[in-house]
Amino acid sequence: MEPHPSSSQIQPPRFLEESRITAVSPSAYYIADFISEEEEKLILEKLTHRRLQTWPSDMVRGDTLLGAGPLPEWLEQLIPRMLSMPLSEDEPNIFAASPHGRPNHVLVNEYPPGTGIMPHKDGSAYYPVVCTVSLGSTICLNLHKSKPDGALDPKPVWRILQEPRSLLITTAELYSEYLHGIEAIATDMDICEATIANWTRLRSPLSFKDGCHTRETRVSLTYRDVLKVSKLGGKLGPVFKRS
Ligand SMILES: O=C(O)CCC(=O)C(=O)O
Ligand SMILES: [Fe+2]
Repeated sequence: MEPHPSSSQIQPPRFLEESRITAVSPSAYYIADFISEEEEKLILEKLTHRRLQTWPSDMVRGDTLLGAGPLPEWLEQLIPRMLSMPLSEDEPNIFAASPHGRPNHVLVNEYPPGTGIMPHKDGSAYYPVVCTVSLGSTICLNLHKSKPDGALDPKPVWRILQEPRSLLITTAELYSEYLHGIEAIATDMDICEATIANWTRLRSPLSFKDGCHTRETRVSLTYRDVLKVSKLGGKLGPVFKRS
């Protein structure tokens, strides 16, 4: 057996429930080997170090997708896999109840060591299911609660470690009630069973046995369903922004 599954050996869980992060409520799922090393390499080759990209296009007025143009094949190919995992007997997949029945938008973010993203909520433009595929490096995602006065509680409620090639799915109140962020640091510290919510679902918990992880550049693909799609546009190519 190879240390990592090849593309033909990638097998998403039969039911998503098997991948639930039980320490996090209400609902988050973590699949360590969602894509193969081969697929990871191919996708990274398609991305030429633009920090932020949106596919198939940017949004207008902050919440509307211009035409539901097709996604490029290298992003599209992962969608059937995301939709192949029934949540339960009566819920065929995580996007079954979303307006378009599938993600229609992918945000690509690049995080060189030392960079992160401030704690935030994703807002009302999307259906509240977020599928994040991580490439290139492990990184720690922090989930925060707002304090009663609305201020951010800087101490995260949960920390989720995202290994390369993993899929993290967050849903429901995790989307609406909590903030998520990534610290702008080069080394994630204090990584252990007691502090990492998805510890038992990690591919390689042993690789973090000294409690720290020095980051390399991590790229994330965030798949979501944008609720509003305008009929205009659609023929536009991807829009690139400098961040
Ligand atoms: O890269 C990630 O895992 C998070 C990205 C994110 O939260 C966002 O773009 O809204
Ligand atoms: Fe976000």
